[in-house]
Amino acid sequence: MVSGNSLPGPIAWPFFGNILLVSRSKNFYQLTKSLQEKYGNVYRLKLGQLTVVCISGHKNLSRILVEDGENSSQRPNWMFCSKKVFKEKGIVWANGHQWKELNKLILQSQQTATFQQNMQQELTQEVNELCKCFSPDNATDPLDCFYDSTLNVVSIMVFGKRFQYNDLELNTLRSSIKYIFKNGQSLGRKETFFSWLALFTKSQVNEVVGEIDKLHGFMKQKLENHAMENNKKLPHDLLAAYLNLSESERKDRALSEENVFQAIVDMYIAAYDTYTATMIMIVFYLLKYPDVQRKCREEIHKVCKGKRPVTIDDKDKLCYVESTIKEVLRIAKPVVLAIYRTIERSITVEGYNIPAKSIILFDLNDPQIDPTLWDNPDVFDPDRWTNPHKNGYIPFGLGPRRCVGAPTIDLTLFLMITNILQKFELVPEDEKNLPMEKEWSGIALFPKPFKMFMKPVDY
Ligand code: HEM
Repeated sequence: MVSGNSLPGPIAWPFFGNILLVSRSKNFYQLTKSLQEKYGNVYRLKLGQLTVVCISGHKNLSRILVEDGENSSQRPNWMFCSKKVFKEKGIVWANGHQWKELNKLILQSQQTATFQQNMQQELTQEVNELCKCFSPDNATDPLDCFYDSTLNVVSIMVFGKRFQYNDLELNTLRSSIKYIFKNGQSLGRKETFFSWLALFTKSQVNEVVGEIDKLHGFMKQKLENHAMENNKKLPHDLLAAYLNLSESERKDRALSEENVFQAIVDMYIAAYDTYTATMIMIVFYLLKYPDVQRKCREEIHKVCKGKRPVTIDDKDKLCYVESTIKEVLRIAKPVVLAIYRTIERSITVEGYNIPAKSIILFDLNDPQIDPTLWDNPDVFDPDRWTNPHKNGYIPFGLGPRRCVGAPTIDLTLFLMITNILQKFELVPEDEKNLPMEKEWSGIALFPKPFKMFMKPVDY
């Protein structure tokens, strides 16, 4: 058996390790793919003081993330941002009891019928407002509007309401989340790799912490407003579900206000690029494949007769739209890497020993394009979903630490895309300029910038 120290990987230079290799590559995910080709499904990257183990392969992922899920569901919460920026609060960097309780609360809050009804009602409004950002005559870059829309999707989940795009509260939220997103990510901060740098960057870090504190104040206000309005019988968002907990449940430190507020900040951060990239990617494929777009719209018009908005009850009837969304999530891989994980006990993968406490990066995309699991995996083909696929489709991750927003995202993507397509034809500004190459944002893959028109359709 080969031990963790002797994992294969690119030559690591003294002091820097592979930092230069990583910082020179424009697309980190592409780099991990080329390293996988060279070194196999298990290799290491040395990033300054940090060693990251990269693992790919459907069988490896199933075994480690599902069969050994308890062991591999930990986050390395000693990393710089977890300790100094997020101060071990919230869900993303939590482990053990704190993670379990927050995960349960967030998942349960999405399971009520009132949550779904409210989501549907607010999203109908959201789609109407989003479509006003576009015009039939002037081509618009969808990116900024879609980022705002993502903030609203999370706002509906946590506060039960969307914001108007010019609302001052949305402005606060937008600027703080953007700032934290840019300056509070482990991979983006050099202190993650060279801890001594923290001696020189204290004031920058304090600014990020200040933005987080500002958001906690915002959440506190929202919670107080909710406590006055809350109808206990019909909780339709996360804050209402929190208020509905018994007093003894809320005395548990895992569910302290600070932890819940930070979990909400985590949800905004976790959704910011992932949800926006997914929406943009679906729109991009609908522009690239106008026949698919047309077939989706025909199905919607057939089921809803073009008159009433598409609702949750139509989900089972709009199979082609559902298949199209799934196929984009499979092939276009907006979110390809899991958030850093660690393991409590050492594991053996393909003959290599990975010691306990290693920092591990799992490649979630590999199984989605694995030729042993999919026929012609590189072909965009919504029709492949007429036969259900169980294995290999993991856009939200795998095992206990799977995306906690997944149950709702499925629904929101469906409601947003169908209600847009029902009323508008999406037309690219330049159909010849829709390249398939993707851009790496640091978290997700986006299509290259494009502009589009939305032309009203008559039923
Ligand atoms: C289509 C959009 C999205 C995709 C593709 C996506 C995907 C993912 C993935 C792959 C992970 C990492 C899981 C792991 O470590 O294995 C994750 C984690 C997470 N996602 Fe999402 N996500 C999306 C949207 C959202 C939204 C809208 C929310 C807001 C509720 C959200 C909240 C989270 C949180 C809080 C985590 C961390 C969970 C934990 O540590 O237990 N995500 N997501």
